[in-house]
Amino acid sequence: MTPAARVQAAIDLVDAILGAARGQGASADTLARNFFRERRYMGSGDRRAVRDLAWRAVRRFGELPQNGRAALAGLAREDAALAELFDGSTYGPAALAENEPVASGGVIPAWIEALLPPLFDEAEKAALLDRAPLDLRYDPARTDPDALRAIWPEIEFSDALPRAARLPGNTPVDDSAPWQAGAIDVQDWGSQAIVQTCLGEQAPALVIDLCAGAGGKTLALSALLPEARIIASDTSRDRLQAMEPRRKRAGRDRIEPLLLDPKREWERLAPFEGQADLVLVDAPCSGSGTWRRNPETRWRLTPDRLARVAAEQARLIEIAQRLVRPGGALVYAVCSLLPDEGPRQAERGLCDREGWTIVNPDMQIGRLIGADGRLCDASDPAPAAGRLLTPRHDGTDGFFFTRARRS
Ligand SMILES: C[S@@+](CC[C@H](N)C(=O)[O-])C[C@H]1O[C@@H](n2cnc3c(N)ncnc32)[C@H](O)[C@@H]1O
Repeated sequence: MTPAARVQAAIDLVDAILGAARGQGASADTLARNFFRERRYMGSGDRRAVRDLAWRAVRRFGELPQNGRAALAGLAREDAALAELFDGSTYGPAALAENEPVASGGVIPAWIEALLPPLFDEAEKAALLDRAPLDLRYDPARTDPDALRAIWPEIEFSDALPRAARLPGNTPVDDSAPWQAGAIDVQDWGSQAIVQTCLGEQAPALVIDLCAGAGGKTLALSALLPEARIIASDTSRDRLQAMEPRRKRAGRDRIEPLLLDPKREWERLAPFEGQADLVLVDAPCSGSGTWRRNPETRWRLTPDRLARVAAEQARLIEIAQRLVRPGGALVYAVCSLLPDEGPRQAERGLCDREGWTIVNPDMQIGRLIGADGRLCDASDPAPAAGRLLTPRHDGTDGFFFTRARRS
């Protein structure tokens, strides 16, 4: 393909991503897979170039561009070499016209930017759309840093998290021996910090991972607490089924999947009322902390959806509270940076609720914030609502999490 033809292909791919964002259709990753499957004539270099260009456009503009061409034209305004490829050649895009629509503005939709906590300066905002590295969690019973370094000399290890390793984004790991042996799993360091927060002074015997999904945190919990019985519940049959091969590969047979009926979760959870030593609520959320991986999701969020998801989070905290035994703990987490989903949920559900106390374990990662999203320091009279991780400060996806104890 000519460089100009690659630009036209990127325009077509961005058009597909925009269409899906407007209609709540398939994810950008799925669309890209289908797009390239239907264009077998593209070589691997072409595919990489087209994907990179399309993703550059998706990352660059916070407000939904009018169409793919407007998005790429917006990039071309800032990149003279790209502008030259709008040359009207056979498979390339038509020359840019003076009055055609061109995407502009910042990287974050204005209405979401207004909701970000006060600590978000320009550098923090820009980092939300950076490219993410490939984070791994390794199982020390099956491998160690030296063995991993022998395969990937560029691998880094975290000082704050005991089993966390990092490779450059897009490093293929699926065919590697540690992967085949179940010795590594892909997991953002932020998710690993949440799992670390689940560990209290005593090892819990009964753990309920209320929103277990495909089991990312369930498996990490099970690796740290091999003796614990872990109930992995979720309302999505597909996600729970996706956990099965991962659970088998890691050899975790103390995990019990439990499919819940949406809005009638209690029917299946009632037998555990007041029994759990630990309940993890890794709640459904806006995903505003994961734009590095799914930048198009910021075009899908609306004030209505945000309000609905926040109401669901509050409801899930209440369900979780009924499951925790006296003296047990609840960990609440969201991959969101918005106070309505994080610290305000913690304040309403856990700080202001009799019989519950927030206890934020010391960690070398993240920052403690109050209910209003402001950073807390030692002189603060009010207790912190929880811990915030950000791509800029912590090199992780954005997360809020907190741990509360039931008296
Ligand atoms: C952030 S994801 C969980 C990710 C998962 N814990 C992990 O580490 O991979 C949120 C999950 O909540 C589930 N969910 C949504 N509503 C729920 C409900 N009412 N009860 C239980 N799970 C629910 C979704 O299906 C989704 O899998």
